[in-house]
Amino acid sequence: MTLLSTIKNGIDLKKIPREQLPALAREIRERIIAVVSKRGGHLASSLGVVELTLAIHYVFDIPGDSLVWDVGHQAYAHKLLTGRDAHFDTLRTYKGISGFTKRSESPCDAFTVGHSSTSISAGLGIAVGKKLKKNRSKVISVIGDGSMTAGLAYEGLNQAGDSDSDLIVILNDNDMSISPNVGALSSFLSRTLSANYLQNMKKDFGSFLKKLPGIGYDIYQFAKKSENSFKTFVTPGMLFEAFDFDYFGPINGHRLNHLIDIMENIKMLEEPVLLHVTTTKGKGYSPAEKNPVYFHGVGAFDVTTGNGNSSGKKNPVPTYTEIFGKTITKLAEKNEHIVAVTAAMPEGTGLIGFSKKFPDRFFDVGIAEQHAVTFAAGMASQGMKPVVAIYSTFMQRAYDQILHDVCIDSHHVVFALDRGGIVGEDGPTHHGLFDFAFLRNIPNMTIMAPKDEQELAAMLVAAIQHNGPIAVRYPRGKGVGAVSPDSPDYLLIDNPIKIGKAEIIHKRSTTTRKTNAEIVTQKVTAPRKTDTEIVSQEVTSLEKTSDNKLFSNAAETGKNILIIAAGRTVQEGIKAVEELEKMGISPTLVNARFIKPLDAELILELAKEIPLIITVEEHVLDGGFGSAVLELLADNDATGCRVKRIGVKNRFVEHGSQDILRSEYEVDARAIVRAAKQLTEQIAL
Ligand SMILES: Cc1ncc(C[n+]2csc(CCOP(=O)(O)OP(=O)(O)O)c2C)c(N)n1
Ligand SMILES: CC(=O)[C@@H](O)[C@H](O)COP(=O)(O)O
Ligand SMILES: [Mg+2]
Repeated sequence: MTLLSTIKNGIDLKKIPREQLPALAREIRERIIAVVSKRGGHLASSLGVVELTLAIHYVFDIPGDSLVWDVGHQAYAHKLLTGRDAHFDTLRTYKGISGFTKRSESPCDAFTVGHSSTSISAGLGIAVGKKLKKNRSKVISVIGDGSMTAGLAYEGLNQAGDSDSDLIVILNDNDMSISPNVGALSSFLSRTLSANYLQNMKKDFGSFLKKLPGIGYDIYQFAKKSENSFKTFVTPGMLFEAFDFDYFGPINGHRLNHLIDIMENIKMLEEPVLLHVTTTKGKGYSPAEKNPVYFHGVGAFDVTTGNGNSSGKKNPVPTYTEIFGKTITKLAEKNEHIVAVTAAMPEGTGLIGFSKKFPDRFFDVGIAEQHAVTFAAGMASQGMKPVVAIYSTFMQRAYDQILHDVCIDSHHVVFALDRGGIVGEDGPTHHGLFDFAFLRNIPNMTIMAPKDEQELAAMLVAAIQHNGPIAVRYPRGKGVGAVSPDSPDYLLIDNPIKIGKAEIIHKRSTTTRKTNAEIVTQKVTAPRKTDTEIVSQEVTSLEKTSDNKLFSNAAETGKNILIIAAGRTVQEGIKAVEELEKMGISPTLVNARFIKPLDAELILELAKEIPLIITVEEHVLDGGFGSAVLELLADNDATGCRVKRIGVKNRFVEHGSQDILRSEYEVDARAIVRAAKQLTEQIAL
């Protein structure tokens, strides 16, 4: 029997003598490594906070006291200590344990998170809510040093420090974001105040003070006398004390006894407190300690070697991300105005190669998406061609900056929206399912979505040639094998994408027209809509005169379907075409290419000929690509059409594998086939 198996909650944990906690920490690490090596997940961050998590649950009474994790990707130990050990093997699987904290999963998850830097604001809100309800329980927000590079964190600190809220903020400082942390704050936080550094600082500071007329000498005397306050004065505490927090630290975040003792003391205070702990990302698993970047978000791996299961195999099909990175780097070789901006995700966005080749034209701004966009607009105003590579979901943060700082003046900024559509295991906080909607309503914006990785390269060429705001949205994961990044010509775009132009991928087989005299008798059985009785209906359609043309066309077009797909769903369309033709249905498949501006001319022309239309997108239906097509048809009085939209019905998509989710949320080829059958059966009635 393991110690962990005896723990269902904090009460069970508190029964364990302190001296056994290191053993429990070992068990927790083993459990996390075992499950993540199979399921994948955020290993390094979770391993780094095992002792911190134990100390928090040992000292505080969770869920009575509220614990808010920032991002929530480091909360695996928290989940194991709060009754989820038995199900932990389902981590990040469909209908299994989420990879982030989630209120609906446990009362111990005080806040649903996934996007960074929300924990202080949420924690403050919880603290104020408790206070107003005379609830004196504690609130603890745990935030990483990377998450402290987002402005939102300071908005929370600013209000918290000014309120007498009973909020404890624990800064988990491992000097790492996903990659090594960036920005002035990072160097400030991680500055090691060596003795001689302090000595010199004191000397310089002292001589500076003495020169100040009048007051300077007194401060010097004061500073000289209180050595401690001098140290505190120049340590990171200075930053947080400026926000009126009581600052404690930095202390070693792996020394359990020390952590517990200091938390017991802090628990007695009733004002904003910041505890600064330093930890090692990946602690306790040497491959992760050595390479915390790789083990930040990792796929399945071999525990003994740390090698990913797919490592070593030459991956013939590149990811969209790899094609983006290679293409933009190649384009930048020929165009010195191209600059690249990432918000703390150089690896995830594929910009490492660019950063090595063009270090002066590469900018990692930290977890600061809003700043990234306005910073890019500033560069664009000077004639640079910024490419802002931010995951679709994180770009949601910068909506106003896109509208206000880029689009009003129509600055030429290229938005590379990676992880567009269903991303899979990261779940509802990470799917990129809203970007068509939040972008297409902005004047001057152009939105493209490639059918495959080769077209992504072509679209990037068009985006750089374009003049004005333009977004290319592409999915997480591998391409379809349309191109190998090693093939020299994958960038020689023989058919450059023309802005606003779609592409017919598959034309319906032209059936011989029925002669006018021909009588077509169809026996149709269709379930009545109102009651379950099956009604068989004999339909006699007669081609008599041109005024029956529509009807006879209807009979003929009853078998013709127009499928207009956006982005990777074109691949679903290609699969559906094959299926439909076996069923005697004649589909025409269009690759929309543009969400905005739509290829109005082509769509309207085809809609006249084929009034049964299916739009397809990996996006919520409200306000997405299908909505844009409906608006186009309505605005052009194409009222004779029947349209079915394939997309995510307006709800959040849970976590799970991409394939399972695409099927469960009906954005796959089978959904297209179902819609086509419905349309052709309806028309036959
Ligand atoms: C708004 C937002 N942008 C980007 C991310 C992607 N992201 C997830 S964790 C992370 C780094 C967080 O670093 P830190 O807070 O130091 O946590 P650690 O992993 O070091 O424990 C980033 C950039 C995110 N979750 N939310
Ligand atoms: C926790 C977080 O937000 C990131 O680590 C994110 O999970 C990365 O996603 P990808 O794995 O798609 O790069
Ligand atoms: Mg960190």
